[in-house]
Amino acid sequence: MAAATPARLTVLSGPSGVGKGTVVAEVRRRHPEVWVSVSATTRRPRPGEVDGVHYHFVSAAEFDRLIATEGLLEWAEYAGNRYGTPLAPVQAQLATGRPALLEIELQGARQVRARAPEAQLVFLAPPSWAELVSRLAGRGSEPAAVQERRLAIAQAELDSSGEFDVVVVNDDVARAADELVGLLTAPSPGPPAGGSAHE
Ligand SMILES: Nc1nc2c(ncn2[C@@H]2O[C@H](COP(=O)(O)OP(=O)(O)O)[C@@H](O)[C@H]2O)c(=O)[nH]1
Ligand SMILES: Nc1ncnc2c1ncn2[C@@H]1O[C@H](COP(=O)(O)OP(=O)(O)O)[C@@H](O)[C@H]1O
Repeated sequence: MAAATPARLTVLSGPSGVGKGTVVAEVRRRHPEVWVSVSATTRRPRPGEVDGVHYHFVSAAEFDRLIATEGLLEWAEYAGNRYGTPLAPVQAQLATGRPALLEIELQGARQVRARAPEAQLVFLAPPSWAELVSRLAGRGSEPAAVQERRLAIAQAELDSSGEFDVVVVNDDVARAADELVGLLTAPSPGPPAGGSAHE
């Protein structure tokens, strides 16, 4: 692809309610310099969510336009809404030589793998199924029917963890955040001979 290998792109995935948002927020609290992509979504904002900070909240028509203009690195439909990663900001960040972090679901992680094989895929796993159920319910941000839908998807997502380069167990937020920071800044294992170029 590009002549010089850009800085590392890391994808964090994991089932709804496992604590992705919480762990990423902890990473940013400790390391404000860590760059995290802001996704576009057709989902409605939850109370307290700020447009342009948590997501770019867009209409279905605007999302269609982003797809049509190839403005998204990846996108997926999840539990009845669409979510996608704006491409240009990720390219701009990687061009600075600093890492970029995406927090996205499984179908999107697979698209990133296909499009950018050098990306590092990290799966955030719950300590147990019971703990996942209790975290999702405890967050209280979705009605029971939506929680059920997310848990059904979560089961399939847990089954996919073997596709990821690294599994981080979110037993403790601070510990998981530390592990993620280490992964973001760890040197890429490939390609051969120092990895300065793909040809
Ligand atoms: N493919 C893809 N998934 C995304 C993107 N942004 C967020 N997601 C995922 O969409 C799912 C639902 O997100 P959200 O509605 O915010 O719920 P929450 O993550 O459970 O708080 C989560 O698994 C997110 O990781 C994106 O840009 N692309
Ligand atoms: N390590 C942890 N231990 C206990 N509770 C956690 C932990 N990580 C996250 N939580 C809680 O679990 C719930 C879901 O976390 P959230 O970050 O919203 O998940 P996700 O972004 O993966 O959907 C929240 O109420 C959060 O406070």
